[in-house]
Amino acid sequence: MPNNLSVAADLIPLRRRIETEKPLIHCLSHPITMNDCANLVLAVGGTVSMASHCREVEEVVSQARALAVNLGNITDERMEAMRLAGSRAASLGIPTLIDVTGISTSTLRKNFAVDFISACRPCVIKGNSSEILTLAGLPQHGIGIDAGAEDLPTRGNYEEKMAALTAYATKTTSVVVMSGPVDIIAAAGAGCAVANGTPLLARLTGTGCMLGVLIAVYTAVGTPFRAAILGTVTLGIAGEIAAAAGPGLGSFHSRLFDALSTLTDEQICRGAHILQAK
Ligand SMILES: Nc1ncnc2c1ncn2[C@@H]1O[C@H](COP(=O)(O)OP(=O)(O)OP(=O)(O)O)[C@@H](O)[C@H]1O
Ligand SMILES: Cc1ncsc1CCO
Repeated sequence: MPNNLSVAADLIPLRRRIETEKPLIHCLSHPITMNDCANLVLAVGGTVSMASHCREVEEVVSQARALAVNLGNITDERMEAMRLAGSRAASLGIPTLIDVTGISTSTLRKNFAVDFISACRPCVIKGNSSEILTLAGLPQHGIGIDAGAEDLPTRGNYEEKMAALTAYATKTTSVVVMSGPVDIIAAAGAGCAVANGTPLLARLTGTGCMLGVLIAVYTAVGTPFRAAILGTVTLGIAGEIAAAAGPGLGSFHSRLFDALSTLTDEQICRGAHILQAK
C-alpha cells in the first residue's frame, strides 16, 4: 500500500496543470456561496464562469473543461440551467460534479438530483453525510442543510460507511464524496478517507460548496478519484493552516483564502492525511 507521502506526491502534477493550463470551470452555484466559489477557482489557478441564463448556459459550458452544479438555494431557472448545462457537458464529455446540497431536507431537490444523475451521469457526486445517505436510500438525520450528528463520518466509522458508498458509486459509475470530520471518497474498486481539516470549516457557511468546486477544478486535469483526493486534501490543509492563527471566523475566512492561494507542494505532501480503506 503506498504511503501518504507518495499518494500526495502523485497528486502534485494536477496542481501544476491547473496553474499552467488555467482551465475554465463552469459553476452553477447559488448566491450564498457564489463569490467564495469563484474566488476559490482563481485562488488555485483556474478560470471561472458562472453564467446561468437558460439562453446562454449551453454555449458557455461548451468552452469549459469541467462543470460543477450545486442545488443550494435552488430556483426554477437554475434547475433548468443545470439540466441544460449538464446535458451539454455530457454530450461533449466534459466532467461534471453534482453537489447535492439540501436534498436531505427537500423532496424537490432530491428528485432533481436523482433525475440529473441518471440523465447527465456526473463523474463525482458530493454531499455532506446526511445528503449522501439520502441518495443511497439509507436512514439519515439531517437538519435543514446540515448533516445530523449521528451521520457524520469519523476516523472510527469511515470503514463501515465505505461499503454503502461503494455500492452507490458502483451503481452510478461515479466517485462519491461524503464530507465531514473525515471525508470519504468511494468508487467501484477503490476507496479512501481524508482526515485533514478543522471544525472551523464546518462553522463557516459554504465550505462544503467550496469543496465541490475545488474537486471539479481538478477533474479538468485528473481522474475523478484523484481529483476528489486532491480537492479534499487541499481544502483540509488550507483549513488547518488558517485555523492555526486563531478561532475567529472572520479572519479564518480570509486566512482560508490566503492559504488556498499560497499552498506549496511541500505543504500538501507533508500535510496530507489519507486513510486507506482496508
Ligand atoms: N469536524 C471537522 N473536522 C475537520 N474538518 C471538517 C469537520 N467538519 C467539516 N469539515 C470539513 O469542512 C468542509 C465542509 O464539509 P461539511 O460536511 O461541513 O459540508 P456541508 O455541510 O456541505 O457545508 P455547507 O453546507 O456549509 O457548504 C469539508 O472540507 C470537511 O472536510
Ligand atoms: C445552501 C445554503 N442554505 C443555507 S446556508 C447555505 C450554504 C451552505 O450550503
